[in-house]
Amino acid sequence: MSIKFKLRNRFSESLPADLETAVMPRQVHNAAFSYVNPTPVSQPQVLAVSTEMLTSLGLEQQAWQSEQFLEIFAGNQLIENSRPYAMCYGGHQFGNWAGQLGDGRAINLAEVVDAQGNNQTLQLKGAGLTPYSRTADGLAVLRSSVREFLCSEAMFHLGIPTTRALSLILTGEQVMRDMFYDGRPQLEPGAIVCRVAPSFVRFGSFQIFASRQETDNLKKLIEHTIRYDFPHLMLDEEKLTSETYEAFFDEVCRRTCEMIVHWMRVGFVHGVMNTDNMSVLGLTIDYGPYGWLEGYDPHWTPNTTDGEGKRYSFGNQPQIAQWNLLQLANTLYTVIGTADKLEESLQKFADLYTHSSQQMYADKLGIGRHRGEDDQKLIGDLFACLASTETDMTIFFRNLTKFSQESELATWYESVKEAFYTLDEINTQTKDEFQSWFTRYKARLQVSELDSQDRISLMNRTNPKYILRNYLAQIAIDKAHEGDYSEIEKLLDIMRRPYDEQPEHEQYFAKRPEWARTKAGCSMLSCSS
Ligand SMILES: Nc1ncnc2c1ncn2[C@@H]1O[C@H](COP(=O)(O)OP(=O)(O)OP(=O)(O)O)[C@@H](O)[C@H]1O
Ligand SMILES: [Mg+2]
Repeated sequence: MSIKFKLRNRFSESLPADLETAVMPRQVHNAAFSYVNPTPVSQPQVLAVSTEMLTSLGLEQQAWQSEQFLEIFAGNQLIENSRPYAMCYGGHQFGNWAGQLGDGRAINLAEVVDAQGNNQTLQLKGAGLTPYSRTADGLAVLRSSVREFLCSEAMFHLGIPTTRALSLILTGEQVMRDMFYDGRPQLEPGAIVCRVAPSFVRFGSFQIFASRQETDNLKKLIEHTIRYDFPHLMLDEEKLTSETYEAFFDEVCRRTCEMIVHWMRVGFVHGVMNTDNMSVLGLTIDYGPYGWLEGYDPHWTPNTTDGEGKRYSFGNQPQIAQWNLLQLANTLYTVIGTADKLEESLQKFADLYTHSSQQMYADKLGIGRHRGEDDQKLIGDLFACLASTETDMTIFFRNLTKFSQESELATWYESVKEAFYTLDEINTQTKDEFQSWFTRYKARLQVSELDSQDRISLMNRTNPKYILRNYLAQIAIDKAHEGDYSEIEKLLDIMRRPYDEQPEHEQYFAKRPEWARTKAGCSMLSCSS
């Protein structure tokens, strides 16, 4: 059995390559990417693979057990006839233009044709130095790689657009990290995730060209992206017009909006929504200091680097996405020359977000079609209640099906009480507000067009039972540090069916335990990874 792919190097063949080949960190002008090979590692070991990704890439289920798989996805051996490369991009970090960033530790192994005939790029994250590594080492550690691997697949199974993960490999190397930037660096095990996506082009990939007035390159990248990733927008095979560019931006806005509505639905906080971490395909990309809401709090961010400003907190995500889209619009404006349509698309983003999120919340409540202002208030008031006492968002919504239009009002507490972190507080201060909310909810359910069965089924498709809770990932990481990788496999398996009841895994449907409230890696994450 050998690992063979059909290669189709669209990106590297149609865009300009860096003429210099030195790996040394530097500014790379007039190029969309630099050829660079992964750095070999000493003692690689496969810790986990996504069997779905094996299938979708046309590999056999046992393929991961081969020496060749290990060597390729650890970066020790190249895929036959391939020429790996790192991509050049820039970005706005925390609202400020940061200049050239680029794949400082990601290396695209190859563009391949998958089992369905679609293009996929295979990319190693943590595979060594590239010309974009700046002052860093090009590596990734086990803890961050476990988080990236598991969350990519968990998001996919939740039905959320995302880059995927094929494999998680321990490199055998030790990597120095100052996890909390407190001057106490430690050696940690190194690891590499193989990510997969139709394209890894980011908003920042366009921005870098505009910032350098490399207009021809900017046009080439836009046209490449439209031709291969948005082919339905190509009306004329040969010539792309400003209208096509505008339609392209409009679609990026729409896809980004869709992604954010999903994040808000499941309580996902990306944590570092810089424009270099925004995929032009509207995929969730860069699983760094992300987190999952436990106690519902729109101001929460897991990213300690963002602790003060809370720019990337849960509730800010829609508005930050729009700000990022504005930066992309500014870039496209340099080749379109008029702003009207771009502005229109940005406004449409806001309208679409309002409209789609309203219906998404209505689905979470199982009330049927969103009926305007009254429903708006019902939803808003519920979130005010949830925020008034520490309430686990996932458990609350999942258990809300236990309360129906036929329920006695007083039973509301029994239905959802498992979601409350502090029962005393809810008894004394907040119960009345919840009770009056449930009175209105019951009345609303009575006039819904959904019958009980449809309602429950809709709610269970909208409100996941199992999410990759921060502390669950951390337990898997702690075990992995002791050489036990079984919990990674277990979580991967549970997260395959996040909307299903899995009675044997009921303990994974549980509030964050007290020990995890302040533990590093659970509620607080840095960008050190
Ligand atoms: N250990 C590292 N070595 C080299 N470059 C790094 C390292 N960590 C981050 N970078 C670079 O710093 C910039 C910002 O990092 P960020 O945390 O957004 O990305 P990342 O986690 O490395 O990767 P990605 O966005 O590809 O998932 C990127 O250019 C990234 O490649
Ligand atoms: Mg990044």
